[in-house]
Amino acid sequence: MGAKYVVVGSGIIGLYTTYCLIKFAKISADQITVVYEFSSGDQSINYTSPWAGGNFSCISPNDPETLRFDKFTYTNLAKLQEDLGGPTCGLDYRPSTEYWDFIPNEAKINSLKTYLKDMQVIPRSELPHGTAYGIKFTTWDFNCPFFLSNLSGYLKSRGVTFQQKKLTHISQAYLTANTKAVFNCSGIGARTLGGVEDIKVYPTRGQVVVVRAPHIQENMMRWGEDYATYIIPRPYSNNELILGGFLQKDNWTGNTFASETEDIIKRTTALLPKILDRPLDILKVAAGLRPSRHGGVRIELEDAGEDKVLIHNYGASGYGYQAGFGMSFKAVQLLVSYNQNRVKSKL
Ligand SMILES: Cc1cc2nc3c(=O)[nH]c(=O)nc-3n(C[C@H](O)[C@H](O)[C@H](O)COP(=O)(O)OP(=O)(O)OC[C@H]3O[C@@H](n4cnc5c(N)ncnc54)[C@H](O)[C@@H]3O)c2cc1C
Repeated sequence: MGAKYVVVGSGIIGLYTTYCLIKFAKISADQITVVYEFSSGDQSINYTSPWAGGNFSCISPNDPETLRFDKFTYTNLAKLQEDLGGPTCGLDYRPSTEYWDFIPNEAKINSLKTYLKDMQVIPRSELPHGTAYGIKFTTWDFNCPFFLSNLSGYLKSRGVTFQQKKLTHISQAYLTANTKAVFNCSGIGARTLGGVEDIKVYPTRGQVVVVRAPHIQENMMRWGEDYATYIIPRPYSNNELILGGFLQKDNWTGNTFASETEDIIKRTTALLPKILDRPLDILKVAAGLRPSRHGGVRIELEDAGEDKVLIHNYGASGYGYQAGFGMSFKAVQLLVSYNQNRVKSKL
């Protein structure tokens, strides 16, 4: 079994990290083991990735590093899509419109202008009542559960080992004496996993309503000061449309609430009335915990002694799909630089 490189976590961050190890660091897939409590096909409130909408939007923070993670992800997803066999892997382009009740951060808009396909600022006269700014562009949409299944299937087909095992301490991830690097992609689990126990990690709970709506093939988002309303079509999903949502800090419940479902339907159908051109066909209501972190994501290398390293990559909050590829590229670069410096210091 290949355990020279161990990735803890089989959510989108663990899978992006594994892909980056193979693609960019040129690590042989048979030297990598992904260790996880939950993976594609499993459902738990402690496993966030299947519950995401998910798309690329303006939800992420505006600091320069996150802007770079977003840009890297947006511009590199086409290669990943190709490796997974094209759009039917559950990742495809769709049109998107985003509105704000306030003027959004200028650095963010300027950054988006450098790479988003078909980006247009909506003239003020065309903005819906109560909004102050709007853009249109072509975005990436993920059919999250299906995409996770296809990405993990691709990694397995390349020779990556997947091992189901709940860790109580990060030291257990050094599976053999030969394990050189562990990537900690444990999401919300980073708060309780022994040896990590990061108290800066907290949940931002969301609830979504999944409806069948073949007539809606576009995204629409509205950002308020204290709310977010969004509509996300899931590509190659038998016409699932995600209606959301909520951003509830420090709320740990996986329960769902009828009052929140009602509120989501009210807000999303006001934003895009044509949802109601067909009777509302509700398939499911679900809740998920975004793995947020005070101070932002943690992408950091720790020396674990005896030529071993621990590289953290977690805290992606509500933007793991849209920024996580860039985050994972950085995490893998930390390993590449560490190895290069070690070689130099031995010369
Ligand atoms: C309602 C909702 C909507 C969202 N919409 C979007 C969107 O549109 N776009 C977007 O980019 N993002 C979206 N997100 C955010 C996105 O889902 C997260 O950022 C992402 O899933 C985080 O991935 P992760 O791999 O860090 O965590 P997870 O998916 O939770 O994976 C963590 C992994 O670590 C493993 N693990 C943890 N602890 C242990 C342990 N002790 N032992 C072994 N294994 C362990 C788990 O089993 C799991 O495999 C949304 C989230 C929610 C809830």
